[in-house]
Amino acid sequence: MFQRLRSDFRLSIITLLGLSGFLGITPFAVLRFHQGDVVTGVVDVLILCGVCGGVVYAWVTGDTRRSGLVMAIVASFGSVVVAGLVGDPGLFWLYPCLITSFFLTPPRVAIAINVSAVVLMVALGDAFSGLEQMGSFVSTALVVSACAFVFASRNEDQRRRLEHLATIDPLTGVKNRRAMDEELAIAQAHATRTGISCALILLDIDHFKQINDEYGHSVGDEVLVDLVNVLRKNTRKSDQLFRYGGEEFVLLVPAIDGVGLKTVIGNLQQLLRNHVKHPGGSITASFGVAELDWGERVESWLARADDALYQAKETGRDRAVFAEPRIRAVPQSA
Ligand SMILES: Nc1nc2c(ncn2[C@@H]2O[C@H](COP(=O)(O)OP(=O)(O)OP(=O)(O)O)[C@@H](O)[C@H]2O)c(=O)[nH]1
Repeated sequence: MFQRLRSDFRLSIITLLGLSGFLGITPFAVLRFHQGDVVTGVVDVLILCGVCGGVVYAWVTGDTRRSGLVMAIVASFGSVVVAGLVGDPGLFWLYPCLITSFFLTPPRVAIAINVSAVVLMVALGDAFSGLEQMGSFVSTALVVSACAFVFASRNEDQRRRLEHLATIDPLTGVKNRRAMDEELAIAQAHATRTGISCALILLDIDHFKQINDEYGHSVGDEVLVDLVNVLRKNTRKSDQLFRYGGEEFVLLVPAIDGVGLKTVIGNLQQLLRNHVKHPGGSITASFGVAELDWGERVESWLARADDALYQAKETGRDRAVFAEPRIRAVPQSA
């Protein structure tokens, strides 16, 4: 549980806000019933149900976007209804909701929810003691929302940039090894769920050091960029390419069998020869290929592809070696 909270930022925010909402609202719900204000008490209980339901939904399904949206809508519009019922003490509740919308939903959605809540509050009118109070409320609520929007948008932008820096190889623009680890885990989980396997093609340029030594590092860089362009143009959209290390790349190919893999590799060898050039000629590469076995862990899958690549290098390069399957445990339902 703590591991999930640590690794999923949105889930931890939803849990924290859900808990704060529960602790903040429950005493008032009890108070309303105690005072005989059943209607407001029921509204408080409905808000509590929406907030707690959102947290439970996020934990069970992992869908933090939908649960965040539901929680933001329930909290904001619930506060408007409460303010309409209890008058100006209820106005204060909308401010934390205006802020938390930005934690629970993307900035544009949050601003739409906030503006709608403020408009609804004004349209109902019951919460205000006079025009001046209404004007003050609208101004302050919009200022709070605007500040939170700027802050959340900057945050979102920085998060995207950091994610890009952390997952994209700056030279070639393909995903790096870190991103690959995540994608392989997703592919493995998908294969386990559906019974549809996938394959890893580990590709390593032959004698790349020689290219660097003879023509310079920048020529080596150009070769890597050309290789990636050729691979990107000539593989399916569903295939994913990663830079595994210096001159080593991984192609993750979903739903393919041995015959398909042989065709793919034959095409790639041809493409490298014809389209990835350096002053001394064209490049060749060695390939280690491994189909994911049923129930196999990612580490073992990668290790088999790595061993196959090693054999391809050892037995002369410019060739593909297919990894032996492990002892298969056939899926019961497939
Ligand atoms: N230009 C360039 N070279 C790189 C980059 N990353 C790694 N290298 C070089 O890639 C070379 C890899 O050399 P080796 O591991 O000996 O492999 P190789 O020469 O291709 O030999 P085999 O793989 O056995 O065929 C080294 O010279 C690294 O410096 C890079 O981003 N740009």
